[in-house]
Parts: sequence; structure tokens; C-alpha cells
Amino acid sequence: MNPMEKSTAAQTWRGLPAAQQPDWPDRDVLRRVTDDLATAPPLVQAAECDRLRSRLSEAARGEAFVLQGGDCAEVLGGATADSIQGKLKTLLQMAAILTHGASVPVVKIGRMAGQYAKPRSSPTETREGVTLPSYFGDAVNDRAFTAAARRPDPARLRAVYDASAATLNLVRAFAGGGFADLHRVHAWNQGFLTDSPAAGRYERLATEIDRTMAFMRACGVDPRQLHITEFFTSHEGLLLDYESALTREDEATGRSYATSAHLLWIGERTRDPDGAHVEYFSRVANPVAIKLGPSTTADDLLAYVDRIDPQRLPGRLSFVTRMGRDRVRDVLPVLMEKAAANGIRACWITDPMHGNTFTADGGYKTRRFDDVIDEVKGFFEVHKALGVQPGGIHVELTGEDVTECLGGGHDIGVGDLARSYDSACDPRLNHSQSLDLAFLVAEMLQDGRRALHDPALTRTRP
Ligand SMILES: O=C[C@H](O)[C@H](O)COP(=O)(O)O
Ligand SMILES: C=C(OP(=O)(O)O)C(=O)O
Ligand SMILES: [Mn+2]
Repeated sequence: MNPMEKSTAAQTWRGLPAAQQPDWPDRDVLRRVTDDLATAPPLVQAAECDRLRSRLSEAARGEAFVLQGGDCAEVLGGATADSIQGKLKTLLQMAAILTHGASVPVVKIGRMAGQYAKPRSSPTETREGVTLPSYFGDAVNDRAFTAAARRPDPARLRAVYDASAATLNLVRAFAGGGFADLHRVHAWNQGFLTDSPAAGRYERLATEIDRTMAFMRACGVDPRQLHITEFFTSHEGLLLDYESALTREDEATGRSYATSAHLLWIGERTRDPDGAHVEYFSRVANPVAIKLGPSTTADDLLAYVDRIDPQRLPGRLSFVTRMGRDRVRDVLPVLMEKAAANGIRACWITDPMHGNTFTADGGYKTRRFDDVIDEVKGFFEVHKALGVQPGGIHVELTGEDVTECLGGGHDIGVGDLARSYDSACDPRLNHSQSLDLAFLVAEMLQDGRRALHDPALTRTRP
């Protein structure tokens, strides 16, 4: 039987306003592709999604910290072993820095194995007098600026599923097959530039971790416990035809799950509380995140909870705030206070990138590393004032030595952007900027935890 027929959850969004959906030129081809996907094996299992929900509830309570990161837009030709391994190693290094610095377990979530669809500010792009549809991610069209490349092609959805499966296969092999073993903490630094201050600092930290593990072994702790790590996948749940086709009912519980990734998020441009995206995600049992930009109101927040998490299930709903460095300190407290006043214990995660994008001379979309840090600082300050622990950080990054964001250890300038700008959409932190960020966040976490455990500095929780 076609699994889609079993899951009404996958269908109730139809007929509601669905923002940012492609104008597929041939609906019959779309139908053939989604019917095919509806019989394809699920990429993730319900139990894994439930486990992530439980980890997110720990982060919401301040007992863990989320690290979510990867490309702005994965590209089909980019699912190579080197590129996937580079991102994984970067995330593992950042997680080691955060865990070591803040003595808190890190929940590792890739923006990987499915992050192929992009919402855009404008449906069209004009270059030298020629106007074509914008690039909406490899799930929809191709970024080359020709009419043929920009034509939406539903066959891409199957290619995205296949690339996601291949990526996830490698991720699972790395996470469970010894590569993520904490004993390899030095090896994760291999293959990257070693001349940055962050790389040197990382080497010293890795040596310290090695020493700690030797100590633990001497104390009789079983080193096999450090052999495997948990790693989850996530992407923006943008293309509802794709997500619906991959929705499956869990036989054990009868609940429906989006099986394209463990966690899906609703983007800033598709978070209309009465829209199709919120409706779809209200019907699946995965942990769900919502991006909140500076225009988010306290009423929006309550509507999301009513629609998506009426039972207030711990870990079900996370808020990824992307306010911009100059708005976070004003907008976030209003939302968090409203949440607290209504007994809402969501996991609050900062995305310090999407509110800080601008176009530099030369036409490159970029972000300043210092702005990114400032938004994280603002996010931490707001939490400190409210007496709660931040839930995590969400960033666009790559293991490659790209020059897409300004500043950081190598002090990338506007003139450097052209040298190695490879992103299909938004500018990503490169490897050394990612480690720089992790060290700074580890320090902020450490300070925050110290303050929270210091009775003289602790306010009553709102
Ligand atoms: O990644 C996010 C969005 O797709 C992106 O920020 C939108 O960018 P645009 O304003 O160039 O369309
Ligand atoms: C589109 C994105 O973000 P936002 O919805 O916050 O703009 C993104 O994360 O790439
Ligand atoms: Mn982006």
C-alpha cells in the first residue's frame, strides 16, 4: 500500500496558504516523483526522533547544549566524502571545545542530509537586464544563471532523497564506526589549516582531553563508552510535497513522522501561524523548531505553542532566534518573558547569522564575524538577566577554507571575499572561524553557568 494513503497527517496542509512553494511546470511529473518517494524507505526512524526530542528537553532545562550547523544550502554534487567529513570533523571539534569548556553535554545536529531547499526574498533575480527565477536550492532548480537551469524540475526531489540517503549513510558510519571516538580528538584537526590561533588552541585542548581520558582509563572507566557519538540531522521543512511524500506512520504508536530528518524547522518566511507549514508540522511527531525573526510577536509565540505543542511535550518545540545583533537585546526578552509567564519551557537556540547578512562591495552576500559574536553575546545576556541557561547555537558553516564571512582569526577582509566564495546561498563560517566561535561560546557558557550557580548573582527564575 502507498504509505502516504495511511497518513492523513501528510495532507491536511493542502488548501492552506503555502509560502515559498515552487511553481512546478509539470504537475504530472511532480505526482510521479512524489508517488515514488512515498514508497521509498524512511531515512530516519521514529525512535531516533524521539531520542532527539528527549535531548532537546535536556537542553531546554539547561542540562545540555545544542550545536546545530552545516551549509546554508547543500548542493547535489557536493555530497562527497571529503566535504561531509570536513563538516563532521568541524562539528565534532566544536562540540569538544564546548563540552570541555562548559562541562555540558553537546547535542550534535547537522544542517545536513536534506538541506537542499531555499526560501528567497525575491522570486526573481536580475543580472545585466536579464530576469530569471531565483535559485531556490538544488531541490528545485540549478544556480547557473540560465533559463534552463532556473526552471524548477521535480525530478530533483528524487535526487535530493538519494543524496540525503548517501550523506546520512556516511554520517551514521562516522558516528558509530569509531571516527567520532573521543580518542581521535587530535585526528579531527588533520587536513585543516594549522596556522590560525584557533587551530593552535584546539591542539592544546585536544592534548588536555587526551590526558583526561588517560586518567579516566587509569581510574577504570570503560573507554568503549567514548567510542560512539549521537549525531542527528536537520533541515528546513520547506517543500511540503517532498515532506508529505516522506511522512510515515509509526506502526508501534500510530503517530506520523517526517522521515526525511530527525529535526525539521519552519523558516522565518514560512512561519505564518495559519499557514500550511505550521499545519503540516502540527501533524508530525518529530521535534520541530521555528525560526523567529525580529518581527515575531508574543502572540505569534503563543499561537505556535497552541498549534504545534498543545500538550507541552518537553523537547517538542524549539525556537531558533535570528534577530540581528541590534535587535536581539530588545525583542528576545519580550518573547522569553511571555513564554515563561505561560509556563512554556521551549529550547531557545540562537542563529546569529541570518539577522546579520549584508551585501558587500563587489556584490557578495556576507556577515561580519564580530556581528555574529555580538548577537550570541546578546542572546546570552538576555538569558542571564532572566536566570536561564541558553539552549544552543545554530550556524552556517563548512569545513572548507572559504572566504565568505568577514573577520575571524585570519581577519578576512572585503577584498578576500572573491578568493574562495563557494556558497550556493548564504555565507558560511569557515573552519577556523567555526573554532573561534566555539571557543568564544564555551567561555560565555562557562561564565553563565558560574553566574547561575552563584547564589549572590542568581535571580528567581521567571
Ligand atoms: O538561507 C536563507 C535564505 O534563503 C536566504 O537568507 C535568503 O536570501 P536572499 O535574501 O538572498 O533571498
Ligand atoms: C533560510 C534560513 O533562515 P531564515 O528562515 O531564518 O531566514 C536558513 O536557515 O538558511
Ligand atoms: Mn541561510
